[in-house]
Amino acid sequence: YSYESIESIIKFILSRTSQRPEIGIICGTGMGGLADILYEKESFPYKEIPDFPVSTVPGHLGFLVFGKLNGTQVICMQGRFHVYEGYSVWKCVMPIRVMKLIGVRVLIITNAAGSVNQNFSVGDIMLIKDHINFSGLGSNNPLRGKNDDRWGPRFSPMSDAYDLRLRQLVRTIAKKLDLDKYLKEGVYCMIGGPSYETVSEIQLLKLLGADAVGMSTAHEVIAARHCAIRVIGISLITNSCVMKHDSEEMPANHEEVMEVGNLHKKDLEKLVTEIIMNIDTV
Ligand SMILES: O=P(O)(O)O[C@@H]1C[C@H](O)[C@@H](CO)O1
Ligand code: HPA
Repeated sequence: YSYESIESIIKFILSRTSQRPEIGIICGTGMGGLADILYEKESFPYKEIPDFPVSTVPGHLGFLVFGKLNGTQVICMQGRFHVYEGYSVWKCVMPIRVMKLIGVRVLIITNAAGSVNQNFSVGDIMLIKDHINFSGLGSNNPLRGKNDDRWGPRFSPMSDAYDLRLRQLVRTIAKKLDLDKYLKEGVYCMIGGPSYETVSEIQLLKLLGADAVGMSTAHEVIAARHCAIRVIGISLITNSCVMKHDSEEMPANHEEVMEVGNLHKKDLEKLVTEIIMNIDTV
């Protein structure tokens, strides 16, 4: 997508809504309900937006939702794009550039993830402090190809990707909401999927310093930081990864991931609502 093609998508969308949100949300698997906390909603099915990819994964509805929360305008992706769906990585992140041109300054990226850190429990919320872009360390980076300086620089730093001040805000809010016992902080590792990891792969990721593993987010964060959007990353721990060979533990499965997402969506909704209400203060 050229800058101009994103501009024409923007024209299509903005001629159909008067809302101009500065805060974006990407809903992880089973977390589409986050859009339900908005009022004065205006929803655009992805399939009706010119040149937009469509969601193909259960637990990802496929709507771009505009709405308000306590007077603050928000745009929400109810459904994201994964590389394993067959989309190129640059295509997966195009909605982030759409959000940028709409005026988004802060993006709250959520995902479902398996825990690698054995101190984490299913239902915990992991505030992402850093990521390992396993599939991107080679050349599967969304910024690969000719750089358009209107988005950002050719070489984009990532050492401060997960905004320190926003993380402090999330910690404070979790405490206030009595969610701090579930709040963990750690490193998210993105793998390509769609197969889950072998036991040896999980052991490897643990050695590398990963606390949780999933199939999204890192490419989105790269695209967001490239165009100077500040990022909050939140993983819901939906399953514990099997760490030992010949174990009787239940293997990872998407049904469990969706179910746990659904079970804990209220905690996430409370957290995200409060974050949005306080975001201007940092
Ligand atoms: O979109 P997210 O990262 O929340 O979804 C995770 C990763 C896979 O898409 C799926 C596996 O169950 O859940
Ligand atoms: N591995 C990879 N992706 C995931 C997992 C997992 O265990 N759980 C949810 N998404």
